[in-house]
Amino acid sequence: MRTPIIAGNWKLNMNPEQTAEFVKDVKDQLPTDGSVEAVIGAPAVDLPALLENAKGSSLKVAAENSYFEDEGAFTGETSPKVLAEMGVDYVIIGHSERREYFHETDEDINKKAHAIFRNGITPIICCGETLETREAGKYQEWVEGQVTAALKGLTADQVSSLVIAYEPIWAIGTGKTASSDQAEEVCAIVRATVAKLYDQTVADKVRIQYGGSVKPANVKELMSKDNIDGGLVGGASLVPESYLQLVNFNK
Ligand SMILES: O=C[C@H](O)COP(=O)(O)O
Repeated sequence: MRTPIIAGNWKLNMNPEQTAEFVKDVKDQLPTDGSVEAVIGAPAVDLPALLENAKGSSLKVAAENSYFEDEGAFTGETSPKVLAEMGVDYVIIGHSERREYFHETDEDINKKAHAIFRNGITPIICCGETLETREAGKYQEWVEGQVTAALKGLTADQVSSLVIAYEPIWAIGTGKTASSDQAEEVCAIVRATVAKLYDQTVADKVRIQYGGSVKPANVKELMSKDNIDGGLVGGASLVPESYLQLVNFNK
């Protein structure tokens, strides 16, 4: 009942020309039967090229970040209102790179989630623990805490429609994938947290992605797990062939 969602996260890679080329390469080979939702998250400067070239295809577009105010004196920020006007479908928030390098707090992420919904877009909210937290055996409560903070004040309908990405930081860009059992264990904790905060109906609707060295070789195994509804993919989403294999994992 939950439509799988595979989202690329290009991070600070690709320019508008490369973006246009990429979309031209993949647009006719994306799933069209509604069995998988294919998304690309791109830097803000690439979004016009992504949106323009994705027209007429099933590709959905994500921004990699947005601010929690719609407008005003906030030099360098990206307005969720303008993203909505442009036709962006999703905004990735709370990525571990934003938390670590740009000092984003749980409170910022929660404010961003509210701002994104206020503008009619859907957030993809990231969570995940460091290696240190995992080795200390504290990852369950860590992730539960991040999810609880990010969802504060959101309605049941909003939470039913959003996406949560579990990305263990030790598996990002390291080639070290969490085993499918490790990924499933934490995705199940995320779902149980939503059930505790809302109810089982909401928890059954929320889509949960795993992210961290997802690639064509491991996507099927990960996607076979009960609580994993998709992937948030960095490196392997930058090459058209591998992106296509990921979004067509069920073929
Ligand atoms: O958002 C995507 C993640 O940070 C994973 O990146 P990766 O697939 O390169 O490990």
